[in-house]
Amino acid sequence: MSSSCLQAVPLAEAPGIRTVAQLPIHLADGREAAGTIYSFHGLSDGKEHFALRFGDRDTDAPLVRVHSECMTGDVLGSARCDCGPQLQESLLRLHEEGGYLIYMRQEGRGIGLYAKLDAYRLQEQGHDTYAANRALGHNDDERDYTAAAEMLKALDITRITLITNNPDKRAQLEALGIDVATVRPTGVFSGRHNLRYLEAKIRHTRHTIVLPGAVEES
Ligand SMILES: Nc1nc2c(ncn2[C@@H]2O[C@H](COP(=O)(O)OP(=O)(O)OP(=O)(O)O)[C@@H](O)[C@H]2O)c(=O)[nH]1
Ligand SMILES: [Zn+2]
Repeated sequence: MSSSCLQAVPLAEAPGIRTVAQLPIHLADGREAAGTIYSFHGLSDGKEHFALRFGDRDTDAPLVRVHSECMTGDVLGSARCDCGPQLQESLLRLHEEGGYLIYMRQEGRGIGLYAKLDAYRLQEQGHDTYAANRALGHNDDERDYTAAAEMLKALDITRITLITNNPDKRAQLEALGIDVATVRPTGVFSGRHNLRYLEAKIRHTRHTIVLPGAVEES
Protein backbone atom coordinates (compact mmCIF):
# COMPACT_ATOMS: atom_id res chain seq x y z
CA MET A 1 0.00 0.00 0.00
CA SER A 2 1.31 3.42 -0.90
CA SER A 3 -0.40 5.68 1.62
CA SER A 4 0.57 5.68 5.27
CA CYS A 5 -3.06 6.27 6.17
CA LEU A 6 -3.98 2.78 5.08
CA GLN A 7 -1.14 0.98 6.77
CA ALA A 8 -2.53 -1.81 8.94
CA VAL A 9 -0.84 -2.34 12.26
CA PRO A 10 -1.79 -5.65 13.90
CA LEU A 11 -2.51 -5.50 17.61
CA ALA A 12 -1.13 -8.72 18.98
CA GLU A 13 -3.06 -9.29 22.15
CA ALA A 14 -6.19 -7.11 22.09
CA PRO A 15 -9.12 -9.52 21.82
CA GLY A 16 -11.48 -8.77 19.00
CA ILE A 17 -9.46 -5.95 17.47
CA ARG A 18 -7.86 -6.75 14.15
CA THR A 19 -6.25 -3.61 12.83
CA VAL A 20 -5.66 -0.03 13.77
CA ALA A 21 -4.64 2.64 11.28
CA GLN A 22 -4.68 6.42 10.97
CA LEU A 23 -7.29 7.89 8.66
CA PRO A 24 -7.13 11.56 7.65
CA ILE A 25 -10.62 12.84 6.92
CA HIS A 26 -12.30 16.01 5.66
CA LEU A 27 -15.01 17.26 7.95
CA ALA A 28 -18.22 18.81 6.64
CA ASP A 29 -17.04 22.31 7.61
CA GLY A 30 -13.86 21.94 5.54
CA ARG A 31 -11.50 21.25 8.40
CA GLU A 32 -9.16 18.30 8.35
CA ALA A 33 -9.23 15.72 11.09
CA ALA A 34 -7.62 12.38 11.75
CA GLY A 35 -9.05 9.30 13.34
CA THR A 36 -7.73 5.91 14.27
CA ILE A 37 -9.83 3.25 12.59
CA TYR A 38 -10.38 -0.15 14.17
CA SER A 39 -11.80 -3.22 12.54
CA PHE A 40 -12.95 -6.17 14.63
CA HIS A 41 -13.23 -9.88 14.26
CA GLY A 42 -15.19 -12.43 16.18
CA LEU A 43 -18.15 -10.16 16.95
CA SER A 44 -21.20 -12.20 17.89
CA ASP A 45 -23.31 -11.17 14.90
CA GLY A 46 -20.51 -12.02 12.44
CA LYS A 47 -20.65 -8.60 10.77
CA GLU A 48 -17.80 -6.21 10.08
CA HIS A 49 -18.60 -3.10 12.05
CA PHE A 50 -15.88 -0.55 12.70
CA ALA A 51 -14.79 2.13 15.16
CA LEU A 52 -13.09 5.47 14.57
CA ARG A 53 -11.28 7.09 17.48
CA PHE A 54 -10.56 10.81 17.71
CA GLY A 55 -7.95 12.14 20.10
CA ASP A 56 -5.87 10.09 22.43
CA ARG A 57 -6.95 11.25 25.87
CA ASP A 58 -8.47 8.61 28.14
CA THR A 59 -11.51 10.11 29.82
CA ASP A 60 -13.99 8.72 32.32
CA ALA A 61 -16.97 8.67 29.94
CA PRO A 62 -15.76 9.35 26.39
CA LEU A 63 -18.09 10.80 23.79
CA VAL A 64 -19.51 8.00 21.63
CA ARG A 65 -21.75 8.04 18.58
CA VAL A 66 -23.22 4.62 17.80
CA HIS A 67 -24.34 5.22 14.23
CA SER A 68 -26.45 2.81 12.19
CA GLU A 69 -25.42 2.40 8.58
CA CYS A 70 -27.52 4.30 6.06
CA MET A 71 -25.94 3.94 2.66
CA THR A 72 -28.40 6.32 1.06
CA GLY A 73 -27.98 9.04 3.69
CA ASP A 74 -24.38 8.58 4.83
CA VAL A 75 -22.81 7.98 1.42
CA LEU A 76 -25.16 9.50 -1.14
CA GLY A 77 -26.47 12.39 0.95
CA SER A 78 -30.11 11.36 0.60
CA ALA A 79 -32.50 13.89 2.13
CA ARG A 80 -35.17 11.25 2.86
CA CYS A 81 -33.73 10.78 6.33
CA ASP A 82 -31.42 12.65 8.72
CA CYS A 83 -28.60 10.09 8.89
CA GLY A 84 -26.05 11.94 6.76
CA PRO A 85 -26.15 15.23 8.71
CA GLN A 86 -26.19 13.29 12.01
CA LEU A 87 -23.04 11.45 11.00
CA GLN A 88 -21.31 14.65 9.89
CA GLU A 89 -22.31 16.45 13.07
CA SER A 90 -21.00 13.57 15.19
CA LEU A 91 -17.66 13.63 13.38
CA LEU A 92 -17.34 17.37 14.07
CA ARG A 93 -18.07 16.91 17.75
CA LEU A 94 -15.76 13.92 18.05
CA HIS A 95 -12.98 15.85 16.36
CA GLU A 96 -13.44 18.73 18.81
CA GLU A 97 -13.87 16.74 22.00
CA GLY A 98 -12.30 13.36 21.29
CA GLY A 99 -14.19 10.09 21.44
CA TYR A 100 -15.44 7.26 19.27
CA LEU A 101 -17.66 6.68 16.28
CA ILE A 102 -19.02 3.14 16.43
CA TYR A 103 -20.32 2.46 12.93
CA MET A 104 -22.82 -0.38 12.87
CA ARG A 105 -23.63 -2.27 9.68
CA GLN A 106 -27.34 -2.11 10.46
CA GLU A 107 -28.62 -0.75 7.16
CA GLY A 108 -32.34 0.03 7.21
CA ARG A 109 -32.64 -0.43 11.00
CA GLY A 110 -31.35 -3.95 10.50
CA ILE A 111 -33.42 -5.10 7.50
CA GLY A 112 -30.79 -4.35 4.84
CA LEU A 113 -30.77 -2.10 1.79
CA TYR A 114 -32.88 -4.31 -0.45
CA ALA A 115 -35.76 -4.38 2.03
CA LYS A 116 -35.29 -0.69 2.87
CA LEU A 117 -35.81 0.17 -0.79
CA ASP A 118 -38.96 -1.96 -0.79
CA ALA A 119 -40.01 0.00 2.30
CA TYR A 120 -39.38 3.26 0.43
CA ARG A 121 -41.72 2.08 -2.31
CA LEU A 122 -44.44 1.40 0.28
CA GLN A 123 -43.80 4.81 1.85
CA GLU A 124 -44.49 6.39 -1.51
CA GLN A 125 -47.89 4.66 -1.36
CA GLY A 126 -48.64 6.25 2.03
CA HIS A 127 -47.15 3.95 4.68
CA ASP A 128 -44.95 5.52 7.31
CA THR A 129 -41.45 4.15 7.81
CA TYR A 130 -42.50 1.66 10.52
CA ALA A 131 -45.74 0.51 8.87
CA ALA A 132 -43.73 -0.15 5.71
CA ASN A 133 -41.38 -2.43 7.67
CA ARG A 134 -44.31 -4.36 9.09
CA ALA A 135 -46.00 -4.70 5.70
CA LEU A 136 -42.81 -6.42 4.56
CA GLY A 137 -42.88 -8.87 7.47
CA HIS A 138 -40.22 -7.09 9.52
CA ASN A 139 -40.34 -5.56 12.96
CA ASP A 140 -40.36 -1.78 13.43
CA ASP A 141 -36.70 -1.81 14.35
CA GLU A 142 -34.52 -4.94 14.13
CA ARG A 143 -31.33 -3.43 15.49
CA ASP A 144 -29.43 -5.25 18.20
CA TYR A 145 -26.53 -3.41 19.79
CA THR A 146 -24.72 -6.44 21.22
CA ALA A 147 -21.84 -6.00 18.79
CA ALA A 148 -21.56 -2.30 19.70
CA ALA A 149 -21.14 -3.25 23.36
CA GLU A 150 -18.60 -5.91 22.38
CA MET A 151 -16.60 -3.35 20.40
CA LEU A 152 -16.65 -0.82 23.24
CA LYS A 153 -15.51 -3.46 25.71
CA ALA A 154 -12.74 -4.58 23.34
CA LEU A 155 -11.62 -0.93 23.34
CA ASP A 156 -11.73 -1.02 27.16
CA ILE A 157 -14.69 1.34 27.41
CA THR A 158 -17.61 0.58 29.73
CA ARG A 159 -18.82 4.11 30.54
CA ILE A 160 -19.79 6.58 27.83
CA THR A 161 -21.39 9.88 26.90
CA LEU A 162 -23.78 8.82 24.15
CA ILE A 163 -24.86 10.99 21.22
CA THR A 164 -28.41 9.96 20.33
CA ASN A 165 -32.09 10.88 20.32
CA ASN A 166 -33.09 7.22 20.49
CA PRO A 167 -34.08 5.96 23.96
CA ASP A 168 -33.88 2.31 22.83
CA LYS A 169 -30.22 2.70 21.88
CA ARG A 170 -29.41 3.86 25.39
CA ALA A 171 -31.55 1.16 27.02
CA GLN A 172 -30.01 -1.66 24.97
CA LEU A 173 -26.45 -0.49 25.63
CA GLU A 174 -27.11 -0.25 29.36
CA ALA A 175 -28.65 -3.71 29.40
CA LEU A 176 -25.48 -4.92 27.69
CA GLY A 177 -23.24 -3.56 30.46
CA ILE A 178 -22.34 -0.13 29.07
CA ASP A 179 -22.91 2.63 31.60
CA VAL A 180 -24.41 5.59 29.73
CA ALA A 181 -23.38 8.42 32.02
CA THR A 182 -24.93 11.16 29.87
CA VAL A 183 -26.97 11.37 26.67
CA ARG A 184 -26.28 14.21 24.28
CA PRO A 185 -28.94 14.79 21.64
CA THR A 186 -28.07 15.01 17.98
CA GLY A 187 -29.17 18.07 16.08
CA VAL A 188 -32.56 18.10 14.35
CA PHE A 189 -32.00 18.05 10.62
CA SER A 190 -35.44 18.45 9.13
CA GLY A 191 -36.47 19.32 5.63
CA ARG A 192 -39.37 18.78 3.28
CA HIS A 193 -38.18 15.31 2.25
CA ASN A 194 -37.71 13.85 5.75
CA LEU A 195 -40.46 15.50 7.79
CA ARG A 196 -42.76 12.46 7.81
CA TYR A 197 -39.81 10.23 8.63
CA LEU A 198 -38.90 12.37 11.65
CA GLU A 199 -42.54 12.62 12.78
CA ALA A 200 -42.78 8.81 12.66
CA LYS A 201 -39.64 8.46 14.79
CA ILE A 202 -41.17 10.72 17.45
CA ARG A 203 -44.53 8.92 17.33
CA HIS A 204 -43.38 5.30 17.21
CA THR A 205 -40.06 5.12 18.99
CA ARG A 206 -40.14 8.22 21.20
CA HIS A 207 -37.07 9.78 19.65
CA THR A 208 -36.33 12.99 21.52
CA ILE A 209 -36.68 15.27 18.52
CA VAL A 210 -38.49 18.58 18.59
CA LEU A 211 -39.44 19.64 15.09
CA PRO A 212 -39.52 23.33 14.18
CA GLY A 213 -42.95 24.70 15.05
CA ALA A 214 -43.88 21.69 17.19
CA VAL A 215 -45.05 22.06 20.78
CA GLU A 216 -42.96 19.98 23.19
CA GLU A 217 -44.92 17.36 25.18
CA SER A 218 -44.80 17.94 28.91
N1 LIG B 1 -36.37 0.33 7.51
C1 LIG B 1 -36.06 1.60 7.28
N2 LIG B 1 -34.88 2.04 7.76
C2 LIG B 1 -34.58 3.33 7.53
C3 LIG B 1 -35.41 4.20 6.82
N3 LIG B 1 -34.81 5.41 6.76
C4 LIG B 1 -33.63 5.27 7.41
N4 LIG B 1 -33.50 4.03 7.89
C5 LIG B 1 -32.42 3.45 8.70
O1 LIG B 1 -32.55 3.92 10.01
C6 LIG B 1 -31.30 3.82 10.66
C7 LIG B 1 -31.10 5.08 11.48
O2 LIG B 1 -32.06 5.06 12.47
P1 LIG B 1 -32.88 6.29 12.94
O3 LIG B 1 -34.18 5.77 13.48
O4 LIG B 1 -32.92 7.35 11.86
O5 LIG B 1 -32.03 6.96 14.07
P2 LIG B 1 -31.48 6.23 15.36
O6 LIG B 1 -30.16 5.63 15.02
O7 LIG B 1 -32.52 5.31 15.91
O8 LIG B 1 -31.39 7.43 16.39
P3 LIG B 1 -30.28 8.51 16.60
O9 LIG B 1 -29.21 7.86 17.46
O10 LIG B 1 -30.96 9.62 17.32
O11 LIG B 1 -29.76 8.91 15.26
C8 LIG B 1 -30.27 3.58 9.57
O12 LIG B 1 -29.89 2.22 9.64
C9 LIG B 1 -31.04 3.85 8.29
O13 LIG B 1 -30.58 3.07 7.21
C10 LIG B 1 -36.66 3.71 6.34
O14 LIG B 1 -37.47 4.40 5.76
N5 LIG B 1 -36.92 2.39 6.60
ZN1 LIG C 1 -30.82 7.35 6.68
